[in-house]
Amino acid sequence: MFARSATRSLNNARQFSSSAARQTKVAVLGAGGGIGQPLSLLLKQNRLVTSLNLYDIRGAPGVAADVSHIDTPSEVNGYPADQLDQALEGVKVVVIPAGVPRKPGMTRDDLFNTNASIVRDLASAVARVSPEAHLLIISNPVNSTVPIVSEVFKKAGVYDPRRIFGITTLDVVRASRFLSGITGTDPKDCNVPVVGGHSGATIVPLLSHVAHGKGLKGESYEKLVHRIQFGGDEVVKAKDGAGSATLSMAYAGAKFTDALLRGLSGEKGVITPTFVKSPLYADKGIEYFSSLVELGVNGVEKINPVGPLSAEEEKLLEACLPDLKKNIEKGKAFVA
Ligand SMILES: NC(=O)C1=CN([C@@H]2O[C@H](COP(=O)(O)OP(=O)(O)OC[C@H]3O[C@@H](n4cnc5c(N)ncnc54)[C@H](O)[C@@H]3O)[C@@H](O)[C@H]2O)C=CC1
Ligand SMILES: O=C([O-])CC(=O)C(=O)O
Repeated sequence: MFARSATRSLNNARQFSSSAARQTKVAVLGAGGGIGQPLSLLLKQNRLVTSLNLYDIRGAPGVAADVSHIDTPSEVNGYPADQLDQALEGVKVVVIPAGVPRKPGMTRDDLFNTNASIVRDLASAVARVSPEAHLLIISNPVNSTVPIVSEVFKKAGVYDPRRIFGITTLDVVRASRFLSGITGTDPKDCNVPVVGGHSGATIVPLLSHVAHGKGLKGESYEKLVHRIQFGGDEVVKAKDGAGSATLSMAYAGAKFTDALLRGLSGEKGVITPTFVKSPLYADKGIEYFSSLVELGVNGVEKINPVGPLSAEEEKLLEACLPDLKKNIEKGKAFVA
Protein backbone atom coordinates (compact mmCIF):
# COMPACT_ATOMS: atom_id res chain seq x y z
CA MET A 1 0.00 0.00 0.00
CA PHE A 2 2.78 2.39 1.04
CA ALA A 3 4.84 1.38 -1.95
CA ARG A 4 1.88 2.04 -4.23
CA SER A 5 1.15 5.53 -2.81
CA ALA A 6 4.87 6.39 -2.86
CA THR A 7 4.95 5.42 -6.52
CA ARG A 8 1.85 7.51 -7.11
CA SER A 9 3.39 10.63 -5.55
CA LEU A 10 6.58 10.06 -7.50
CA ASN A 11 4.49 9.88 -10.67
CA ASN A 12 2.63 13.03 -9.62
CA ALA A 13 5.93 14.79 -9.01
CA ARG A 14 7.18 13.66 -12.42
CA GLN A 15 3.96 14.80 -14.04
CA PHE A 16 4.20 18.15 -12.28
CA SER A 17 7.83 18.71 -13.23
CA SER A 18 7.20 17.75 -16.86
CA SER A 19 4.16 20.04 -17.11
CA ALA A 20 6.14 22.83 -15.40
CA ALA A 21 8.81 22.33 -18.05
CA ARG A 22 6.12 22.74 -20.66
CA GLN A 23 5.32 26.41 -20.00
CA THR A 24 4.93 27.22 -23.64
CA LYS A 25 4.02 30.58 -25.06
CA VAL A 26 2.92 30.40 -28.70
CA ALA A 27 2.39 33.41 -30.99
CA VAL A 28 0.26 33.45 -34.13
CA LEU A 29 1.18 36.24 -36.58
CA GLY A 30 -1.76 36.79 -38.92
CA ALA A 31 -4.23 35.62 -36.28
CA GLY A 32 -7.12 37.68 -37.65
CA GLY A 33 -7.15 35.91 -41.02
CA GLY A 34 -8.92 32.96 -42.59
CA ILE A 35 -6.33 30.52 -41.25
CA GLY A 36 -5.30 32.53 -38.18
CA GLN A 37 -8.72 32.52 -36.51
CA PRO A 38 -9.50 28.78 -36.61
CA LEU A 39 -5.82 28.01 -35.92
CA SER A 40 -6.00 30.15 -32.77
CA LEU A 41 -9.20 28.34 -31.78
CA LEU A 42 -7.47 24.95 -32.14
CA LEU A 43 -4.31 26.07 -30.31
CA LYS A 44 -6.46 27.29 -27.41
CA GLN A 45 -7.57 23.67 -27.02
CA ASN A 46 -4.02 22.34 -26.88
CA ARG A 47 -2.93 21.68 -23.28
CA LEU A 48 0.74 22.03 -24.24
CA VAL A 49 0.09 25.70 -25.04
CA THR A 50 0.10 27.66 -21.81
CA SER A 51 -0.08 31.12 -23.33
CA LEU A 52 -1.31 32.29 -26.74
CA ASN A 53 -0.30 35.65 -28.23
CA LEU A 54 -2.41 36.69 -31.20
CA TYR A 55 -1.06 39.37 -33.54
CA ASP A 56 -2.37 40.84 -36.79
CA ILE A 57 -2.36 44.20 -38.50
CA ARG A 58 -6.17 43.88 -38.31
CA GLY A 59 -8.51 42.48 -35.68
CA ALA A 60 -6.28 40.43 -33.38
CA PRO A 61 -7.53 41.89 -30.06
CA GLY A 62 -11.09 40.93 -31.02
CA VAL A 63 -10.12 37.39 -31.96
CA ALA A 64 -8.16 37.10 -28.70
CA ALA A 65 -11.08 38.33 -26.57
CA ASP A 66 -13.34 35.78 -28.25
CA VAL A 67 -10.96 32.80 -28.05
CA SER A 68 -9.97 33.66 -24.45
CA HIS A 69 -13.43 32.64 -23.17
CA ILE A 70 -12.83 29.00 -24.07
CA ASP A 71 -12.58 26.84 -20.96
CA THR A 72 -8.98 25.68 -21.12
CA PRO A 73 -6.29 27.02 -18.76
CA SER A 74 -4.14 28.91 -21.30
CA GLU A 75 -3.98 32.67 -21.23
CA VAL A 76 -4.78 34.55 -24.47
CA ASN A 77 -3.62 38.07 -25.39
CA GLY A 78 -4.32 40.08 -28.52
CA TYR A 79 -1.92 42.62 -30.04
CA PRO A 80 -2.75 45.30 -32.61
CA ALA A 81 -0.54 46.39 -35.52
CA ASP A 82 1.85 48.53 -33.47
CA GLN A 83 2.55 45.87 -30.81
CA LEU A 84 4.47 43.21 -32.70
CA ASP A 85 7.44 43.28 -30.31
CA GLN A 86 5.17 42.84 -27.29
CA ALA A 87 3.46 39.90 -29.02
CA LEU A 88 6.82 38.20 -29.45
CA GLU A 89 8.24 38.60 -25.97
CA GLY A 90 9.18 35.26 -24.39
CA VAL A 91 7.59 33.12 -27.10
CA LYS A 92 8.82 29.59 -27.71
CA VAL A 93 6.92 28.98 -30.95
CA VAL A 94 5.80 31.46 -33.62
CA VAL A 95 3.31 30.34 -36.26
CA ILE A 96 3.07 32.60 -39.32
CA PRO A 97 -0.02 32.50 -41.53
CA ALA A 98 0.21 36.25 -42.38
CA GLY A 99 -0.08 37.24 -46.03
CA VAL A 100 -2.42 37.16 -48.98
CA PRO A 101 -4.03 33.97 -50.32
CA ARG A 102 -4.50 32.94 -53.98
CA LYS A 103 -7.40 33.72 -56.25
CA PRO A 104 -8.41 31.44 -59.16
CA GLY A 105 -5.82 31.45 -61.96
CA MET A 106 -2.91 32.32 -59.66
CA THR A 107 0.03 30.12 -58.70
CA ARG A 108 1.52 30.23 -55.23
CA ASP A 109 4.55 31.93 -56.75
CA ASP A 110 2.26 34.80 -57.85
CA LEU A 111 1.95 35.62 -54.12
CA PHE A 112 5.69 36.18 -53.81
CA ASN A 113 5.65 39.94 -54.49
CA THR A 114 3.25 40.63 -51.62
CA ASN A 115 4.11 37.92 -49.13
CA ALA A 116 7.92 37.96 -49.34
CA SER A 117 8.19 41.34 -47.65
CA ILE A 118 5.48 40.54 -45.06
CA VAL A 119 7.33 37.38 -44.05
CA ARG A 120 10.76 39.06 -44.16
CA ASP A 121 9.61 41.85 -41.83
CA LEU A 122 7.90 39.51 -39.37
CA ALA A 123 10.99 37.25 -39.35
CA SER A 124 13.23 40.27 -38.63
CA ALA A 125 11.12 41.10 -35.59
CA VAL A 126 11.29 37.49 -34.35
CA ALA A 127 15.09 37.43 -34.87
CA ARG A 128 15.38 40.62 -32.82
CA VAL A 129 12.90 39.96 -30.00
CA SER A 130 12.80 36.17 -29.60
CA PRO A 131 15.74 34.73 -31.57
CA GLU A 132 15.41 31.33 -29.91
CA ALA A 133 11.82 30.80 -30.99
CA HIS A 134 10.82 28.02 -33.36
CA LEU A 135 9.24 29.44 -36.53
CA LEU A 136 6.46 27.63 -38.36
CA ILE A 137 5.90 29.18 -41.79
CA ILE A 138 2.49 28.77 -43.40
CA SER A 139 2.56 31.88 -45.66
CA ASN A 140 2.98 31.04 -49.35
CA PRO A 141 4.99 30.40 -51.39
CA VAL A 142 6.45 28.17 -48.65
CA ASN A 143 9.26 26.99 -51.00
CA SER A 144 10.50 30.60 -50.99
CA THR A 145 9.31 32.00 -47.64
CA VAL A 146 11.33 29.43 -45.64
CA PRO A 147 14.59 30.48 -47.37
CA ILE A 148 13.58 34.13 -46.77
CA VAL A 149 13.18 33.55 -43.03
CA SER A 150 16.46 31.61 -42.90
CA GLU A 151 18.36 34.39 -44.68
CA VAL A 152 16.90 36.99 -42.30
CA PHE A 153 18.06 34.91 -39.33
CA LYS A 154 21.52 34.46 -40.88
CA LYS A 155 21.86 38.21 -41.39
CA ALA A 156 20.85 38.81 -37.77
CA GLY A 157 23.49 36.28 -36.64
CA VAL A 158 20.93 34.07 -34.85
CA TYR A 159 20.33 31.31 -37.43
CA ASP A 160 19.65 27.80 -36.18
CA PRO A 161 18.19 25.62 -38.97
CA ARG A 162 16.72 23.25 -36.38
CA ARG A 163 14.16 25.91 -35.51
CA ILE A 164 12.75 26.94 -38.92
CA PHE A 165 9.97 24.85 -40.48
CA GLY A 166 7.83 25.16 -43.60
CA ILE A 167 4.41 23.69 -42.94
CA THR A 168 3.60 21.02 -45.54
CA THR A 169 1.24 19.12 -43.25
CA LEU A 170 -1.80 19.95 -45.38
CA ASP A 171 -0.29 17.89 -48.22
CA VAL A 172 0.06 14.95 -45.82
CA VAL A 173 -3.48 15.41 -44.52
CA ARG A 174 -4.85 15.53 -48.09
CA ALA A 175 -2.83 12.50 -49.23
CA SER A 176 -4.14 10.51 -46.30
CA ARG A 177 -7.76 11.54 -46.82
CA PHE A 178 -7.79 11.16 -50.61
CA LEU A 179 -6.13 7.72 -50.51
CA SER A 180 -8.52 6.50 -47.83
CA GLY A 181 -11.45 7.73 -49.96
CA ILE A 182 -10.31 5.56 -52.87
CA THR A 183 -9.47 2.46 -50.86
CA GLY A 184 -12.41 2.66 -48.45
CA THR A 185 -10.08 2.66 -45.44
CA ASP A 186 -9.56 4.88 -42.41
CA PRO A 187 -7.26 7.89 -43.08
CA LYS A 188 -5.27 6.97 -39.96
CA ASP A 189 -4.14 3.83 -41.80
CA CYS A 190 -3.06 5.84 -44.86
CA ASN A 191 -0.16 7.83 -43.48
CA VAL A 192 1.46 8.83 -46.80
CA PRO A 193 4.81 10.59 -46.50
CA VAL A 194 4.83 13.62 -48.80
CA VAL A 195 8.28 14.97 -49.66
CA GLY A 196 9.78 17.81 -51.72
CA GLY A 197 8.13 21.22 -51.42
CA HIS A 198 4.68 22.81 -51.22
CA SER A 199 3.41 23.67 -54.70
CA GLY A 200 2.28 21.65 -57.70
CA ALA A 201 5.02 19.45 -59.11
CA THR A 202 7.26 19.99 -56.07
CA ILE A 203 4.76 18.01 -53.95
CA VAL A 204 5.85 14.34 -54.12
CA PRO A 205 3.60 11.80 -52.38
CA LEU A 206 5.26 8.46 -51.65
CA LEU A 207 2.28 6.17 -52.08
CA SER A 208 4.56 3.14 -52.39
CA HIS A 209 5.48 3.61 -48.72
CA VAL A 210 2.01 2.70 -47.42
CA ALA A 211 0.27 -0.64 -47.68
CA HIS A 212 -2.98 0.82 -49.08
CA GLY A 213 -1.14 2.97 -51.65
CA LYS A 214 1.24 0.35 -53.05
CA GLY A 215 -1.30 -1.40 -55.23
CA LEU A 216 -2.49 1.70 -57.10
CA LYS A 217 -1.43 1.69 -60.72
CA GLY A 218 -2.07 3.44 -64.03
CA GLU A 219 -4.81 6.04 -64.26
CA SER A 220 -6.02 5.73 -60.68
CA TYR A 221 -2.45 6.29 -59.41
CA GLU A 222 -1.90 9.28 -61.70
CA LYS A 223 -5.23 10.87 -60.78
CA LEU A 224 -4.51 10.53 -57.08
CA VAL A 225 -1.02 12.03 -57.39
CA HIS A 226 -2.45 14.94 -59.38
CA ARG A 227 -5.17 15.50 -56.78
CA ILE A 228 -2.61 15.58 -53.94
CA GLN A 229 -0.34 17.94 -55.89
CA PHE A 230 -3.17 20.28 -56.87
CA GLY A 231 -5.53 19.90 -53.88
CA GLY A 232 -5.01 23.58 -53.09
CA ASP A 233 -6.38 24.57 -56.51
CA GLU A 234 -9.54 22.56 -55.84
CA VAL A 235 -10.29 24.77 -52.82
CA VAL A 236 -9.25 28.02 -54.54
CA LYS A 237 -11.63 27.21 -57.40
CA ALA A 238 -14.53 26.24 -55.12
CA LYS A 239 -14.09 29.42 -53.03
CA ASP A 240 -14.28 31.35 -56.28
CA GLY A 241 -12.22 34.41 -55.37
CA ALA A 242 -12.82 34.30 -51.59
CA GLY A 243 -9.40 32.78 -50.82
CA SER A 244 -7.80 29.37 -50.40
CA ALA A 245 -7.85 26.57 -47.85
CA THR A 246 -8.30 27.98 -44.35
CA LEU A 247 -10.09 25.41 -42.18
CA SER A 248 -8.15 22.34 -43.35
CA MET A 249 -4.97 24.44 -43.12
CA ALA A 250 -5.79 25.52 -39.58
CA TYR A 251 -6.27 21.83 -38.73
CA ALA A 252 -2.95 20.96 -40.39
CA GLY A 253 -1.15 23.88 -38.71
CA ALA A 254 -2.49 22.88 -35.30
CA LYS A 255 -1.49 19.27 -35.95
CA PHE A 256 2.10 20.23 -36.80
CA THR A 257 2.31 22.65 -33.85
CA ASP A 258 1.16 19.88 -31.53
CA ALA A 259 3.80 17.51 -32.97
CA LEU A 260 6.52 20.12 -32.43
CA LEU A 261 5.38 20.89 -28.88
CA ARG A 262 5.41 17.18 -28.06
CA GLY A 263 8.93 16.89 -29.45
CA LEU A 264 10.06 20.00 -27.55
CA SER A 265 8.65 18.58 -24.33
CA GLY A 266 10.78 15.45 -24.68
CA GLU A 267 8.43 12.96 -26.31
CA LYS A 268 10.38 10.49 -28.44
CA GLY A 269 9.50 9.23 -31.91
CA VAL A 270 7.57 12.30 -33.12
CA ILE A 271 8.17 12.07 -36.87
CA THR A 272 6.40 14.08 -39.56
CA PRO A 273 7.19 15.65 -42.93
CA THR A 274 8.25 19.31 -42.84
CA PHE A 275 10.20 21.61 -45.18
CA VAL A 276 13.55 22.34 -43.54
CA LYS A 277 17.21 22.98 -44.30
CA SER A 278 18.19 19.53 -45.46
CA PRO A 279 21.28 17.63 -46.58
CA LEU A 280 19.27 15.11 -48.65
CA TYR A 281 19.68 16.78 -52.08
CA ALA A 282 22.38 19.31 -51.18
CA ASP A 283 24.62 17.66 -53.81
CA LYS A 284 22.06 18.79 -56.40
CA GLY A 285 22.08 22.34 -55.04
CA ILE A 286 18.78 21.94 -53.13
CA GLU A 287 19.18 23.51 -49.69
CA TYR A 288 15.67 22.97 -48.33
CA PHE A 289 13.57 19.86 -48.69
CA SER A 290 10.59 18.33 -46.96
CA SER A 291 10.95 14.75 -45.75
CA LEU A 292 10.14 12.81 -42.61
CA VAL A 293 11.80 14.72 -39.76
CA GLU A 294 12.12 13.61 -36.16
CA LEU A 295 11.21 16.45 -33.80
CA GLY A 296 12.85 16.73 -30.40
CA VAL A 297 13.81 19.12 -27.63
CA ASN A 298 15.84 21.29 -30.03
CA GLY A 299 13.36 21.19 -32.92
CA VAL A 300 14.78 19.21 -35.85
CA GLU A 301 16.44 16.19 -34.25
CA LYS A 302 16.96 13.96 -37.28
CA ILE A 303 16.21 14.18 -40.99
CA ASN A 304 15.26 10.77 -42.31
CA PRO A 305 16.30 9.70 -45.80
CA VAL A 306 13.56 9.59 -48.41
CA GLY A 307 13.86 5.78 -48.71
CA PRO A 308 13.24 3.52 -51.67
CA LEU A 309 11.24 5.01 -54.55
CA SER A 310 9.09 3.37 -57.22
CA ALA A 311 9.86 4.17 -60.87
CA GLU A 312 6.92 6.64 -60.88
CA GLU A 313 8.18 8.34 -57.72
CA GLU A 314 11.67 8.68 -59.21
CA LYS A 315 10.07 10.60 -62.08
CA LEU A 316 8.05 12.79 -59.71
CA LEU A 317 11.20 13.63 -57.79
CA GLU A 318 13.05 14.46 -61.00
CA ALA A 319 10.28 16.90 -61.93
CA CYS A 320 10.25 18.38 -58.40
CA LEU A 321 13.91 19.30 -57.96
CA PRO A 322 14.42 21.97 -60.68
CA ASP A 323 11.24 23.86 -59.69
CA LEU A 324 12.11 23.64 -56.03
CA LYS A 325 15.63 24.92 -56.69
CA LYS A 326 14.25 27.97 -58.53
CA ASN A 327 11.78 28.75 -55.73
CA ILE A 328 14.51 28.48 -53.08
CA GLU A 329 16.92 30.67 -55.00
CA LYS A 330 14.23 33.29 -55.53
CA GLY A 331 13.64 33.48 -51.77
CA LYS A 332 17.35 33.72 -50.98
CA ALA A 333 17.93 36.40 -53.62
CA PHE A 334 15.09 38.49 -52.18
CA VAL A 335 16.89 38.92 -48.86
CA ALA A 336 20.38 39.23 -50.35
N1 LIG B 1 1.31 26.18 -46.12
C1 LIG B 1 0.12 25.83 -46.56
O1 LIG B 1 -0.15 24.64 -46.73
C2 LIG B 1 -0.94 26.85 -46.81
C3 LIG B 1 -0.62 28.17 -46.86
N2 LIG B 1 -1.58 29.12 -47.07
C4 LIG B 1 -1.16 30.52 -47.11
O2 LIG B 1 -1.43 31.17 -45.86
C5 LIG B 1 -1.52 32.57 -46.05
C6 LIG B 1 -2.73 33.16 -45.33
O3 LIG B 1 -3.91 32.67 -45.88
P1 LIG B 1 -5.35 33.15 -45.30
O4 LIG B 1 -5.36 33.08 -43.84
O5 LIG B 1 -6.37 32.41 -46.07
O6 LIG B 1 -5.35 34.70 -45.74
P2 LIG B 1 -6.20 35.90 -45.11
O7 LIG B 1 -6.09 37.04 -46.04
O8 LIG B 1 -7.55 35.41 -44.74
O9 LIG B 1 -5.43 36.23 -43.76
C7 LIG B 1 -4.14 36.74 -43.75
C8 LIG B 1 -3.99 37.61 -42.53
O10 LIG B 1 -2.66 38.12 -42.52
C9 LIG B 1 -2.75 39.42 -42.01
N3 LIG B 1 -1.55 40.18 -42.33
C10 LIG B 1 -1.16 40.74 -43.50
N4 LIG B 1 0.02 41.36 -43.35
C11 LIG B 1 0.40 41.18 -42.07
C12 LIG B 1 1.52 41.57 -41.31
N5 LIG B 1 2.51 42.30 -41.84
N6 LIG B 1 1.57 41.20 -40.01
C13 LIG B 1 0.58 40.46 -39.48
N7 LIG B 1 -0.50 40.08 -40.13
C14 LIG B 1 -0.59 40.41 -41.42
C15 LIG B 1 -4.01 40.02 -42.62
O11 LIG B 1 -4.44 41.16 -41.91
C16 LIG B 1 -4.94 38.84 -42.52
O12 LIG B 1 -5.69 38.85 -41.33
C17 LIG B 1 -1.55 32.78 -47.57
O13 LIG B 1 -0.27 33.17 -48.02
C18 LIG B 1 -1.88 31.40 -48.11
O14 LIG B 1 -1.41 31.19 -49.41
C19 LIG B 1 -2.89 28.78 -47.21
C20 LIG B 1 -3.27 27.45 -47.15
C21 LIG B 1 -2.32 26.38 -47.00
O1 LIG C 1 -3.53 26.55 -52.62
C1 LIG C 1 -3.18 27.54 -51.95
O2 LIG C 1 -2.88 28.63 -52.44
C2 LIG C 1 -3.10 27.39 -50.47
C3 LIG C 1 -2.29 26.23 -50.17
O3 LIG C 1 -1.08 26.29 -50.10
C4 LIG C 1 -2.95 24.92 -50.11
O4 LIG C 1 -4.18 24.84 -49.99
O5 LIG C 1 -2.23 23.91 -50.19
